[in-house]
Amino acid sequence: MPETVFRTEGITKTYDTGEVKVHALAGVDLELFAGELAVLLGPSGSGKSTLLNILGGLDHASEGRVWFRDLDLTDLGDRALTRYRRDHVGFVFQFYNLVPSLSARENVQLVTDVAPDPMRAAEALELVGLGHRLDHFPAEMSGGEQQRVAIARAIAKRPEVLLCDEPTGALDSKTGVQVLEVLKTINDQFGTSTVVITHNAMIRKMAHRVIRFADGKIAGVEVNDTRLAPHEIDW
Ligand SMILES: Nc1ncnc2c1ncn2[C@@H]1O[C@H](COP(=O)(O)OP(=O)(O)OP(=O)(O)O)[C@@H](O)[C@H]1O
Repeated sequence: MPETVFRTEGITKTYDTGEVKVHALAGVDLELFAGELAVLLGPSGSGKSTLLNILGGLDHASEGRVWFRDLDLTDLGDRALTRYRRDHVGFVFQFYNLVPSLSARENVQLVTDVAPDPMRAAEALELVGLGHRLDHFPAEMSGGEQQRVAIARAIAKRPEVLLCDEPTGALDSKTGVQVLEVLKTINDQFGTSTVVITHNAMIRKMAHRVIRFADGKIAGVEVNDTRLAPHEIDW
């Protein structure tokens, strides 16, 4: 049996905006396994980002419980959640959130300077195919290159889990493939448990498992017996 990395039990999330209550998550029971690459697929507003933010310790569920391995995240306070994120979680977002005034290497060093057992910034950038761009600034790089710097920054601390929210959402298909290839390489090489949120149904083909979301609930889970590498996917 594979080890469980995340487990959720009956989590809900309700946003109370005053006039209306939005039920972003309506009871989610989910297990994610060590070393797997899971794709979270579903229409806009179905609750994918809300779930990812709760798994990553950026937010709390309204009800239900969430574990990262043996650590119960449910009632952790801000300091403990910050420590959890720092020690275990790498995030990749749709927009790369790089510091414009810092080079690629310096952006990655922001993380490696405070992590307990980081790789060198240059090593992380080589892993994402940017060993030749160490001293370039974000404005001198394409969207796909900037996203790869963001991935280097996320993995340089050797996190156990990598949570990616629409990592190719702002990219054309060619650069999107390069970014997905990098995520696959990291998952293969380091066994980093990886969750990728997407609207793009084709991306499901690279996953070990596909979790379909609809209306704040899991609508189905599929296991891919045969996976495709991103460059083999017909976009
Ligand atoms: N901070 C918030 N305040 C109020 N409502 C919110 C907030 N964040 C999310 N929502 C609502 O919760 C629901 C789920 O949003 P969520 O971002 O999780 O969906 P999603 O599946 O990730 O969508 P997308 O693919 O468009 O990012 C939506 O109806 C959204 O409008």
